[in-house]
Amino acid sequence: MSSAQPQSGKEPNVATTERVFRTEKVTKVYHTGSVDVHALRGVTADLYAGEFTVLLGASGSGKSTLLNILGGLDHASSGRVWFRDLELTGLGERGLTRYRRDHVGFVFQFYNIVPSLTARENVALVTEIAEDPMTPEEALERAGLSHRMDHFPAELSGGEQQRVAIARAIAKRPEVLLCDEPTGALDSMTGVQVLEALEGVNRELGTSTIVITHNAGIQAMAHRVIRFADGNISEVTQNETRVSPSEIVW
Ligand SMILES: Nc1ncnc2c1ncn2[C@@H]1O[C@H](COP(=O)(O)OP(=O)(O)OP(=O)(O)O)[C@@H](O)[C@H]1O
Repeated sequence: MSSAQPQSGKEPNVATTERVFRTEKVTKVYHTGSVDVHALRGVTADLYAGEFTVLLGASGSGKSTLLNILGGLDHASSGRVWFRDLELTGLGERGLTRYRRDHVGFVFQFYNIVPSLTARENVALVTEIAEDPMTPEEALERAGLSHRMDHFPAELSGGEQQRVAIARAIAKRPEVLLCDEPTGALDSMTGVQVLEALEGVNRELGTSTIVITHNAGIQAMAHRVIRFADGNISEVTQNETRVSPSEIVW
């Protein structure tokens, strides 16, 4: 498991070999009216347990489509997808719902937290129904928000609201954390705090973390970087060293 701690300066990357996801020739075609959109054109990929993986690529290249299929939010049109030994492409809706509930945390660009509930109450929505959750307090602390637990979303900055969303996503101790543009709506300072929260979760809990971003600077904190072009993977690279979020050039 990777546990290099990029606190300051460059830290060596530690390779892992245990796969958390595997995809084989995955395609996704959206039928919209008379037009077929080929969002994925045969993606074969390995994603590794415990890693912080960054997905980069032009708008429309298929990143979100793949993330949604990995997260059990959408179905592939063809090909196969495994989460460890569980073949997601063999599951029906009920199986996918159970898979998402048991194993996956999601963080999206817009935080989707409940405005009428405090940070603590937003996280408690999850901890009340999860099987072996951490307390809302622990989740918020891990997201760097212990000083704002009883604030309402309107009293929090965008970065703080996103960290409530991160606390909510990690509270059930998911094995994977899937993040679609988690800093897309944030300026550099609050964005860095969100990345620090994600990096801490990945390092301390070993949560396999996959982050889609348009900010190429963020790739420097990844163990592995997967580039997309035209519905396929164009390049996979491993960083020899990783930098801390505070050193990312925005
Ligand atoms: N629900 C949908 N119905 C029809 N077409 C879709 C749908 N979702 C995505 N697409 C199309 O599939 C292609 C891939 O989209 P996707 O969102 O996966 O790309 P992306 O790389 O994540 O882009 P972005 O960086 O802009 O989010 C695009 O052409 C997009 O317009």
